[in-house]
Amino acid sequence: MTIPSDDITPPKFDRGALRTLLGYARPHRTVLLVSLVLTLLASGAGLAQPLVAESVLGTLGTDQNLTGPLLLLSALLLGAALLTGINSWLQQRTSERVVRQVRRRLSFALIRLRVSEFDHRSPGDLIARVTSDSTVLQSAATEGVIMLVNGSLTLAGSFVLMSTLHFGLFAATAVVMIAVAVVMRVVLPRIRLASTRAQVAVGEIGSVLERTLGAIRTVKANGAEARETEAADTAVENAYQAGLTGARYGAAVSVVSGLSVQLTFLVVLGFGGFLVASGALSIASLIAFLLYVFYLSSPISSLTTGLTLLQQGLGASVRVNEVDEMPREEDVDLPVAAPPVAAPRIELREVRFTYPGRAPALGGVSFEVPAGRQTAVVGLSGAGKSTLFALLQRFYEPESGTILVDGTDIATYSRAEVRRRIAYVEQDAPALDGTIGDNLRYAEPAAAPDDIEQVLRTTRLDGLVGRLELGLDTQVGPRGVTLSGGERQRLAIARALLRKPTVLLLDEATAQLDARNEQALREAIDRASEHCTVLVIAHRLSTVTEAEQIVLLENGRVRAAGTHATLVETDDLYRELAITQLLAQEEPAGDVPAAVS
Ligand SMILES: Nc1ncnc2c1ncn2[C@@H]1O[C@H](COP(=O)(O)OP(=O)(O)OP(=O)(O)O)[C@@H](O)[C@H]1O
Repeated sequence: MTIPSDDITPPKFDRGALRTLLGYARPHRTVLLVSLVLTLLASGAGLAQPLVAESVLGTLGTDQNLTGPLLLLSALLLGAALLTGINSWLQQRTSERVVRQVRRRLSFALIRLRVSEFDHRSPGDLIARVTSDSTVLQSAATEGVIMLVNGSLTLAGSFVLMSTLHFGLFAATAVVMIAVAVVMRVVLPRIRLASTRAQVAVGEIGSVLERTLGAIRTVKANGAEARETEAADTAVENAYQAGLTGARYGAAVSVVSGLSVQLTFLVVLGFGGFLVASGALSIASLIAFLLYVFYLSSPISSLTTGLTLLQQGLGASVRVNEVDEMPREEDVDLPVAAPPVAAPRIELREVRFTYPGRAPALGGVSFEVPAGRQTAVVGLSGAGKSTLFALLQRFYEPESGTILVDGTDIATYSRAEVRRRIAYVEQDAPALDGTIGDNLRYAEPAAAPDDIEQVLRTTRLDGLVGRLELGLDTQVGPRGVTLSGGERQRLAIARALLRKPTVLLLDEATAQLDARNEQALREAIDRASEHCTVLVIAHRLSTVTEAEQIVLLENGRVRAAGTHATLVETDDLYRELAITQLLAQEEPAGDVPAAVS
């Protein structure tokens, strides 16, 4: 959601946003109703005070006993204070519950957003919606609504009582109030606009910082601290300016609501004084009316604050709603049956896929991955290899064509099922903040210690873990920053192997390993592929020369497929790749070139 800074047109009233806002209050309607009743009682107690005061004043100079009315007045004051306290607790608790509900819902939604959403959305802004916008919503959906209803009802009650005291004075009061309402109608939408801008700017701060802190080493290595600080400052300044505009309008609201009472007081004093002088009104009634006029300040401020909170909440509600409307993977929570133990055959038929606004990444890819074998996918950078894996994980859906696992289209499986069947080690293999053990057991929390030891040995992580003082309980830091690139890769592979998968997708899995560890890992993958269909993407052909099948992708199409030996002989591009990686000689001699590792 972007609101251009030069757009000064206040947004139109958004019924959908209001409905959503009230929707957050709905589950708490009973407590809110109780709170409203308490508020009204407190306000009623306040409202009755001038009447009681009038009767106290009326008895002055007479021989009537003052004790009763004074006691009543004290009880009203005490009762009102007590009700206000209880009420404040109820409202605060409800607003905390509202914000909890919003944050839970948003967190749930964000974690399930489609991968494609993260291609164009900033995680920083998304996080700000959970942390910051929800707070704005919190006050609007509870305090705001109650203040609005309470303010309106109390104001209406005051008007009724005032009109019965003296209709002429009430009419004068009403004229001032109508003028106030007109001013508010102009100011309130601007408060909403300013509040929305402030929230958008807070989201920008989140985006800038997330971008910078997520790549802090690159930022420092490039000496970009000053530039990034400037970017953060711009976002902070935008938030400040929007906040200032909001504060200006907020101040205008309080001036108007304060002036409205003072103005009414002057009008009533002038007109009422004239009525008293002409004998048309008693002095006690004028004083009571004036007390009502002062009492109006409370419902007026309640009403204006309620309306202000509501306007701010409406802006936040739009940003929160947007998250609800972003496309989600709805099927990741479905129960998953244990996958079959036999390694399946995978077949791609005319698979096409295009990222929005790009040339086709896959332009009709067809090949077969035999069950329980290793197939390697190779090709120049940008050929579409990772995209193929993304489709196999159902991160994206093919435009056309099908991907079959043992003859069944994976589109007919839930995503939960596809991902349970197909283990995937992504290209950068990030580790999650937590311990090495947490990372290993990430997909298999109940993994047996023996199995953990086994995968550690397989991936040669046993040495590392053995040397660490805390062993598996060693923290890896955010994104696994305290591990080396190769260790992170092996950890990711160990995590995948711990699930005992029947299909294993390794994207550049061995790129960061040294020759010794690469060899060990090759053996591990070889062992895994005894029970597993393995599909591996490799830039270094040395890691795939032994694969039963190598598929060479070029510009999103299968250019050739076969063994290393046949491809070196039959395909120019493959031979070129092999030569540059010292895996073939300049002239194909028919001999199988020796692998370097
Ligand atoms: N999320 C994305 N949004 C838009 N375009 C993308 C996205 N991911 C990849 N691409 C584009 O799609 C094409 C294929 O990319 P892909 O990552 O599949 O290639 P690759 O063969 O895996 O490359 P590499 O070996 O360099 O990882 C490239 O042109 C790339 O720029």
